[in-house]
Amino acid sequence: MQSSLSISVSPHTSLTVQRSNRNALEPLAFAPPSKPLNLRFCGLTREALGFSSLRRNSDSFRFRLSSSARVRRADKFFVSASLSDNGSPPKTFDYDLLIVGAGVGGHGAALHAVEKGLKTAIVEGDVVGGTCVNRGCVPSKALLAVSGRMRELQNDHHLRALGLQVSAAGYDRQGVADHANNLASKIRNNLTNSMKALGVDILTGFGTILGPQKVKVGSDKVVTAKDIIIATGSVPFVPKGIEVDGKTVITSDHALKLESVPDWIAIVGSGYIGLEFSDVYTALGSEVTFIEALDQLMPGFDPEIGKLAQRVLINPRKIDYHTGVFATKITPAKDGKPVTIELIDAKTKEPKDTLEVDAALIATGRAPFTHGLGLENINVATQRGFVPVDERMRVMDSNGNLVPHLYCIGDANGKMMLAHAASAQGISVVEQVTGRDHVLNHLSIPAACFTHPEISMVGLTEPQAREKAEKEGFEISIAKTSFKANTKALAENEGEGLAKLIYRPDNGEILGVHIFGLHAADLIHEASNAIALGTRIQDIKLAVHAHPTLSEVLDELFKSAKVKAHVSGPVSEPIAV
Ligand SMILES: Cc1cc2nc3c(=O)[nH]c(=O)nc-3n(C[C@H](O)[C@H](O)[C@H](O)COP(=O)(O)OP(=O)(O)OC[C@H]3O[C@@H](n4cnc5c(N)ncnc54)[C@H](O)[C@@H]3O)c2cc1C
Ligand SMILES: NC(=O)c1ccc[n+]([C@@H]2O[C@H](COP(=O)([O-])OP(=O)(O)OC[C@H]3O[C@@H](n4cnc5c(N)ncnc54)[C@H](O)[C@@H]3O)[C@@H](O)[C@H]2O)c1
Repeated sequence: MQSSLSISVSPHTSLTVQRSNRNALEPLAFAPPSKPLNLRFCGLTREALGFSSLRRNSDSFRFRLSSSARVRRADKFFVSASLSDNGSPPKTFDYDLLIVGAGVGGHGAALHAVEKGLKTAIVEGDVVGGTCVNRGCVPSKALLAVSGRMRELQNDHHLRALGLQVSAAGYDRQGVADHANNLASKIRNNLTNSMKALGVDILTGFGTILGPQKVKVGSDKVVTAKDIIIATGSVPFVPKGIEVDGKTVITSDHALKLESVPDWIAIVGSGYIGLEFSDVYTALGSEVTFIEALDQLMPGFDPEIGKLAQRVLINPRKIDYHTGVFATKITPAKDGKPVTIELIDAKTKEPKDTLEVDAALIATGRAPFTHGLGLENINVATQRGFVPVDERMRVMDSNGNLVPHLYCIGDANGKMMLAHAASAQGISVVEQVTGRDHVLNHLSIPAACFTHPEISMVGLTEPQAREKAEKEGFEISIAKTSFKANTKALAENEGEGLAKLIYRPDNGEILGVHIFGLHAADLIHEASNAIALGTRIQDIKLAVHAHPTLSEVLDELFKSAKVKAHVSGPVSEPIAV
């Protein structure tokens, strides 16, 4: 229904829509206040126009205008209103918990919900497993497993040191691609079967939130649930001006299929995806050119670890780079012409260079996938596409109020775009809806980059720790150990590596741990568990590690820290054996 209504705007503060004709918008607009209305102004939602705080009385609506509101005194709007039962919360529910999105976040939440006795359903609009299983962690680690072996087999110096002789190593591109694809299928089946076996209902179709505790699945099925978790994940972010053709200008979605191994590939962005793919491509014979907007490669890592990573993972390989530049325009290869990349200086915005390469991989981050989710039906406005949540993953509406019974986990909330973070957030939400308050400590969540060797980290980087220490008035200390002093690493002829601990010398609190070296991704968990459990260095340094293992790198690290406090944890009674 559409009607022109008179509008008065008191500049910068409020806007009133006055009913000029008693029939206008009847019976929709002046329904009882318990019936929520969907109002649109010339087709736009009030959130999009910057109107908030709807107040209704019998003849008018009143909105508060935010500072960004796009409205002037003389503006005329066609106002349409719709009213449905969608807005009122149902009294009984089909499920205790409904999860929208069956990626790793949704899967983790579903399994924990069933364990807690909740009747659970999960909605998936594409394939179970989401990004991680189908287009992320899983196939990329399959490719990295190949690149690790290729590197080793091609490293004559390393092999000779071990007394090995291997004739020339080669690979079959399709065979490598099949390995990645087969692994993704296998894990996808495992995930699906684990949910089916536990009694999670898998509902196939795109999920749209219709109103409180109510979701439409596909075109017509409506499902109600006491609690709802949004777990809709993310998609590759491609900056404006970059044309992706899926063949010569690609994102990770395409690269993981390994349809070709270009002779020369530019990788735009030197974060996780860029770095991992540089490891794969160079092992398979490509030359790589990094294009990074910030002043250094791998800007997200602790700077000292970043420098070491550059010395080992970049400089000796067939990789060159341009830092401090944006790729503003990328045109795919066509009619025998190569891919062209226009670079501008990131600070001055002046044109800097034009590159011609065989292919370009765009690895400039990920964008939340929240489009079409129906958030406007519950008065939630996304922030750059991300769903706003508090520290308990509870969704907040446009007025900053919590939306009852609605949570968002994983890449869609943008807190930490990692598979295990999504899953941990899901478990945390289930704990809350089953009556146990739980706040996930994101500083205890580890991250790893699966290059050869690997990089891993948990907690703060050194600059972040220094900033916090200055603000809060405490001191920090740094301890380091080298893989060169570790027997197992030397036995493997893999002594290149460093572990770094950032801590408080006054009380032994672990602020951050960063590792570069063989199996760094596995080694980080002793540190992340210690942070999660609040274990202090003076306690953990008494723990015993098997010899000879790589885990002794961390043992040495904790032992080398100089903490002023004495043993602070409970000491268990020795067991008589
Ligand atoms: C190349 C690459 C490598 C990666 N490697 C790692 C790694 O090694 N380790 C790591 O921790 N992380 C890694 N990540 C990141 C990781 O994949 C993500 O953090 C993780 O997948 C996020 O999980 P999620 O459940 O939030 O979302 P997703 O996995 O994206 O799942 C969301 C699901 O929701 C579905 N969906 C979306 N909207 C709707 C809707 N309205 N209705 C129904 N269904 C919907 C989608 O189809 C999808 O299946 C990698 C990412 C990439 C791209
Ligand atoms: N091993 C893992 O855990 C793993 C692996 C892959 C991806 N991921 C996740 O996937 C997400 C996406 O990864 P990613 O590597 O795409 O993002 P990222 O945020 O890690 O890195 C993106 C990089 O691109 C640069 N950049 C952005 N726009 C640019 C432009 N126009 N020109 C040049 N440089 C530009 C940024 O400065 C940044 O260094 C990450 O958040 C990560 O958590 C994790």
